[in-house]
Amino acid sequence: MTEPSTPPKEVLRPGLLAGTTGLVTGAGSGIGRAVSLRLAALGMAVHGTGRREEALAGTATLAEGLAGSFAYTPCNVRETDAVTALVEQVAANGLDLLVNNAGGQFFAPAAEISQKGWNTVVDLNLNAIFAVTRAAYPHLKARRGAVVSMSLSGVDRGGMGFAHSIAARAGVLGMTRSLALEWARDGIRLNCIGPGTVVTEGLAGEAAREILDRLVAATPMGEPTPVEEVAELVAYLASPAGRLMTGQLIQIDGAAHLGPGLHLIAS
Ligand SMILES: CCCCCCC/C=C/C(=O)SCCNC(=O)CCNC(=O)[C@H](O)C(C)(C)COP(=O)(O)OP(=O)(O)OC[C@H]1O[C@@H](n2cnc3c(N)ncnc32)[C@H](O)[C@@H]1OP(=O)(O)O
Ligand SMILES: NC(=O)C1=CN([C@@H]2O[C@H](COP(=O)(O)OP(=O)(O)OC[C@H]3O[C@@H](n4cnc5c(N)ncnc54)[C@H](OP(=O)(O)O)[C@@H]3O)[C@@H](O)[C@H]2O)C=CC1
Repeated sequence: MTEPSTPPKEVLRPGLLAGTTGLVTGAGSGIGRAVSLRLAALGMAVHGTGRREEALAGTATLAEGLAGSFAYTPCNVRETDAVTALVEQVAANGLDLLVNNAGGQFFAPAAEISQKGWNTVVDLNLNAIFAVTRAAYPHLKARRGAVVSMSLSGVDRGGMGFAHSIAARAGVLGMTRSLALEWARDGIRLNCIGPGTVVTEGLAGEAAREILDRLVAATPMGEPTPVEEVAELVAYLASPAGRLMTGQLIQIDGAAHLGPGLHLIAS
């Protein structure tokens, strides 16, 4: 079954995030789009980024009429100077939330990953996250804000065919826990979310569909993670209810991290 068993529920109260500002990377599609729309629906002024302007414009169209707002600036997060300048621009009037969502990888056994392929995935999924988070630090400190970084279910146990991505995201988890300590007295909270299989355009195409079906079948609860449920969790972490949540990896995956996990792609 690749569809959720029940419609996703919105449980947070309207207006919860009114008066707050957030930056979401990878906001033009999939999880990043759903997160941006939910945050804006709860009243946040959201700024999104990603490389494709038309994808970001699509999110902006969907955000029309929501309680908050969605503005965007195209940017490649792997270009450190450009993305650092973007953080400065977006945060000029305050920043309450940073969502490090842009990411991705290709599936390949480690012996087939070139050095450039490794570096590309580590740049996208680790180095860019450090650059953006460091640039956001003074602004988050001023507002006692939060950082949520999108990770992977099972990141703490490894995954065949994902050595580059797991290494990068395990690095992000280590960074998250270290900064949760360093920045605790600044009131900044940092957490990682580990979604299970999420049906997004990143998993589109016939070959991906076959992998998707096998991943879902191997998920103990037998269903994928809806983007809306990831978005609700991000909003919770951004809200006062998440006040003491920091340094966590929260896996929203139907127990996928306890099942066969990513390994089965390699079999
Ligand atoms: C039970 C648990 C369930 C959890 C499920 C988790 C599943 C996760 C799903 C997702 O994350 S989907 C959402 C994200 N979307 C994607 O992952 C797709 C996006 N991927 C990419 O854009 C690329 O893979 C990229 C490498 C991250 C970036 O591509 P870019 O265009 O910037 O680089 P390239 O110039 O194309 O390549 C750079 C380098 O990498 C080598 N390479 C690329 N693909 C492969 C491959 N399939 N196999 C081996 N090597 C590859 C490429 O050859 C280049 O290196 P050189 O050849 O020049 O040495
Ligand atoms: N789908 C899944 O099953 C799972 C996904 N994840 C993770 O969740 C996150 C979102 O994935 P998902 O929504 O599924 O996938 P998508 O491919 O739909 O989203 C990835 C987003 O990242 C953006 N992005 C990629 N590279 C860059 C870059 N260099 N600079 C700026 N933006 C970039 C893309 O925008 P653009 O192309 O316009 O740059 C895109 O909007 C990723 O980190 C993914 O690995 C984690 C677990 C499971």
